[in-house]
Amino acid sequence: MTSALETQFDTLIDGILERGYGIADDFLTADEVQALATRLRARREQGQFRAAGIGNQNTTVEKQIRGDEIHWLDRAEATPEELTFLDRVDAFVQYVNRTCYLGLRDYEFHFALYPAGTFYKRHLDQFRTDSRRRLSVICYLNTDWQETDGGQLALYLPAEDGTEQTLTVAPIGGRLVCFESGKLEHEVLPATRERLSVTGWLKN
Ligand SMILES: O=C(O)CCC(=O)C(=O)O
Ligand SMILES: [Fe+2]
Repeated sequence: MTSALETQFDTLIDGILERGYGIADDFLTADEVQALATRLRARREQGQFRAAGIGNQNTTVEKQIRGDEIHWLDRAEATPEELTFLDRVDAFVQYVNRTCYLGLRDYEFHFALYPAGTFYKRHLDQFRTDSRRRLSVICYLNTDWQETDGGQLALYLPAEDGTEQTLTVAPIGGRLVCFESGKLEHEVLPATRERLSVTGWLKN
């Protein structure tokens, strides 16, 4: 029997195969969004966030390229709401491996907070020196997000005739976006309010 979760996983996988990206609008419930957003804020208040870097080791902080602050999740010290999220990711990884033979073996996730006005310029998530990132996964933790708040994820989709289409996706709480890390260039547009997410990579 197909569960609701598997239907959602199928939607994501079909989207990636057919269009290059998948979107699931209720990957998290409103309560789960609230709980994770509260955890994110608590960890930030405890001083656990760092300015995100660029490049392979994430060491170069370059605010003209990306202005978010991040905290890497660690199963060993995860809270129950973080574990619930990681377990769902785990189920997705297993489902992808059963259906798509991508051979995913590992994943890494971080909380991200973009202060108002910050952005992440157009980029690809795969590094030349590390091609183990296969799928990029972003799950938004914003309650009551309005179109006028900005902060969309812009996806640059190559068309068959060599042109490019830009699709913008609002960072609505509970929504999950997934795409192939080595293929799809994308960008985070500035928002007028704080923008929260949990972002990660499913890897070989
Ligand atoms: O938050 C988003 O919408 C995308 C984040 C992103 O591109 C990244 O962290 O590499
Ligand atoms: Fe990215």
